[in-house]
Amino acid sequence: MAKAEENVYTLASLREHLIRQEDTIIYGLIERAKFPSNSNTYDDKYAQIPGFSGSLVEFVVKNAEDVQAKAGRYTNPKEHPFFPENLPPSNVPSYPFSQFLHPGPASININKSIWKMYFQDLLPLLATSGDDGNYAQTAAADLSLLQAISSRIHYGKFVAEVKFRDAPQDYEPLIRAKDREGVMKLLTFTDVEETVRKRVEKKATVFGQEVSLDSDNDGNGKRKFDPTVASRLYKNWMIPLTKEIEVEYLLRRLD
Ligand SMILES: O=C(O)C(=O)C[C@]1(C(=O)O)C=C[C@@H](O)C=C1
Repeated sequence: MAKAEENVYTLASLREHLIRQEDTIIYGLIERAKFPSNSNTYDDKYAQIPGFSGSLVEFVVKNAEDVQAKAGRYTNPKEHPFFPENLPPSNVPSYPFSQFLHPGPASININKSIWKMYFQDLLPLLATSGDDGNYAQTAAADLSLLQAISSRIHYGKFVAEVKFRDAPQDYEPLIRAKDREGVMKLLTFTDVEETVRKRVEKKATVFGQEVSLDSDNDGNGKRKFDPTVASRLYKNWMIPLTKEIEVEYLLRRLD
């Protein structure tokens, strides 16, 4: 099983997976945009949960990760917790996930940067100002979207490993020379990035439109969210952070 999975990792198959993840992320954006900003969700002073200090969103994410860790989520090398500190072990039988990644850089986790980007940069673009009291639902929408974004960005490790295996002779001298810029240049495909950005904006426009049985009205109604938020997310953060993961991974690929 593990072996068969390993055999299907090619740059083309990983890119197909990245394309499918776009759907999850765009739906996640739509789901979060359903709620207004609901700032109490993020206010450390609001929740006042006995035995817990922090915001409601932290409470929801930490507790969800705690349950999901026990249910085995983080035994999969594609999954990365936002709060890895003090997570309980899995309580379920282990599955032989493919050990495709190089052991050292396999542990890279940039969720702290993703968390910061999400709350400082993305959320103000996505959520309209207002308060409808649905703080728990808002935090649940944040959790799914954060997990989808994190999964896509950390997928960069698999992309980097495939790129390395396809051309070790090109990567090895740059890695040995710790040439960060050289590695970045070698792994970059500007035409692919351009295609990703354009497709994401198109998908966001299509998925975000109201659908009616009168086909003349499709696309003319109000939108569920601003589709340029999705393309800006990809251009400004998703692609740059995926590339950051790829560079960090490759620089430690020979350790
Ligand atoms: O498709 C790749 O080669 C990737 O590494 C993914 C990705 C992206 O984030 O979409 C990142 C870097 C490349 O320049 C192109 C696209």
